[in-house]
Amino acid sequence: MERPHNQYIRPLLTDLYQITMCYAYWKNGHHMDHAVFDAFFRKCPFKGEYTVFAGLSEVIEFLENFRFNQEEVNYIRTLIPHAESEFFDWLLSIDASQLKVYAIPEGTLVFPRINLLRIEGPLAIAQLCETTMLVLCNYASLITTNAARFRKAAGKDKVMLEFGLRRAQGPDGAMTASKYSYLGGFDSTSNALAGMIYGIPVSGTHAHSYIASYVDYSDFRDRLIDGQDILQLALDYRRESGFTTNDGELTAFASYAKAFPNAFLALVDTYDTLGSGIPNFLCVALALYKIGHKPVGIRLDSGDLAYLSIQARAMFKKTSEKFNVPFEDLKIVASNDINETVIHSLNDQKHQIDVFGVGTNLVTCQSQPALGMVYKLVEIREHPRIKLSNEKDKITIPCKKNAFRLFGESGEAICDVLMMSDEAEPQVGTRMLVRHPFDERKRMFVVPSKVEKLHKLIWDGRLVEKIPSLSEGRERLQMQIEAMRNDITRAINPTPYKISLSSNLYDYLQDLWNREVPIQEFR
Ligand SMILES: Nc1ncnc2c1ncn2[C@@H]1O[C@H](COP(=O)(O)OP(=O)(O)OP(=O)(O)O)[C@@H](O)[C@H]1O
Ligand SMILES: O=P(O)(O)OC[C@H]1O[C@H](OP(=O)(O)OP(=O)(O)O)[C@H](O)[C@@H]1O
Ligand SMILES: O=C(O)c1cccnc1
Ligand SMILES: [Mg+2]
Repeated sequence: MERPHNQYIRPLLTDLYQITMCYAYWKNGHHMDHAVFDAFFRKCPFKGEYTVFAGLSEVIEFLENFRFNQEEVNYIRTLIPHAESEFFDWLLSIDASQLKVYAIPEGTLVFPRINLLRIEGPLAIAQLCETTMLVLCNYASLITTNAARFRKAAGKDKVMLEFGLRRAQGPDGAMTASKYSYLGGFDSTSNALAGMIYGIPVSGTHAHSYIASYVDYSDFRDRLIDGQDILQLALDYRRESGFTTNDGELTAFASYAKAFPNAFLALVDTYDTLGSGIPNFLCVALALYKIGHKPVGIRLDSGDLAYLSIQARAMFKKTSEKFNVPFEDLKIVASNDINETVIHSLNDQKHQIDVFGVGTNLVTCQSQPALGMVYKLVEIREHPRIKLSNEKDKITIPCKKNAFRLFGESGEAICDVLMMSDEAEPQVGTRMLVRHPFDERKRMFVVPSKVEKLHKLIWDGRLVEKIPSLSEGRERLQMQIEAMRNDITRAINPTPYKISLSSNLYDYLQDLWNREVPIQEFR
């Protein structure tokens, strides 16, 4: 599928300070100096110990379209009117053809401090990528991680529907949410535009307004499905079963069944879920089945979802037995403010839900609305750079680095290790010393049974690597989550995954730290 072009993905989608720094680099003759930047985050979201990297397809779109047009340059001129006019000529001339980008594939489980992107090239151009690349990867990775957590909570046999469009953070947030919820493991979206543009499955049910739009039987005139009166048949079943239900609701269900005889799924909580909605659904379902179509199921959208799903399943079973129809496995969809904790709680209550519809808490990432991915200079003119901080977590790891995932005999990942780019790569079967980045007492020997190089050169002035499709990334992610130790991926108090440095990089970091921090003198 051709990649869609989002009109916002362009170099002017940046903070002013990137442009002012760019001018200062240019003014001082440093704009073409060779620089290396890393994009990484410091803490996993949702009190978790894993994150899923995403946003790469937009990063590529950004690089492919990295050019300022005349209108944009004219506008920038109004922001820094004192700048020399040759600077604006230079801005008009630049593109991403001198950049190299190394990236971890989209849909990979990633951990704090591992550089997800390594950007190399002229200082001013690589600097100009900071904000745009971060905005493209931060929310995409956050929502993918959130979706993966919802999927893990529900279990792989459940169907997960993303319903977030109406509650998302603007149209752009909604499109990103739909796309990356799918990468994270959702099965479909209700967002029709996302379906068309990203080629992801679209599905849905109906709303309360449809039910409320039918007042009584007279609102449903042409009642025949395959020549049989669906409403009359449903009324016959209602009489036989002794139900007293809402007439408008029964009529609405019957009319919906006429429109979708092979996809009849009813929203049952408009008036009284157990007293009217489910009985009405069963009457129309029996009528439809008699005509020759298999009904699909119900949606619960309020109340105690565990209790109601268990009751609904029991009513399906009873109807199956009484009328000798295969209704036991009809689908139960649940929605209404579902979050990860609610899913875990529903699991504890042995719910009977087959399908979760999740909107607000998925797309707004309610329990943590931002991922703190950052973009830091790690090398300039071949000099490694460090950014120090009182908080150890905020210290950047210098040098142009490669990252490797080391696996043990059991097939599980042991740790990720960052190494200087000119070091020999870890070898299968060869013992290597790895160190905690900042705690000198924490070190270990690893003899890897498998070594995975995490970065790929994806951009070398142009796209040089085939980027996996969303579905490929989605499958790969689920395989990785299954293969990862459960103590790392569990929801409550997970264990941190080990991130380490090669011995050489560790020593270099300490050395640079000592060199860069002046020793204070006290008298
Ligand atoms: N059995 C359950 N265990 C834990 N949480 C549940 C259970 N059933 C529903 N929930 C959650 O409890 C919350 C119920 O919210 P609320 O009380 O606003 O809904 P409601 O009154 O049933 O529905 P509405 O206000 O939409 O008519 C939702 O977040 C829902 O997902
Ligand atoms: O609850 P969410 O996870 O966001 O899922 C999407 C919600 O959107 C719809 O509600 P609607 O907008 O019709 O309002 P409602 O809450 O009154 O049903 C739907 O019925 C769900 O309840
Ligand atoms: O299709 C649905 O049931 C749906 C779609 C969007 C929001 N809530 C529900
Ligand atoms: Mg609701």
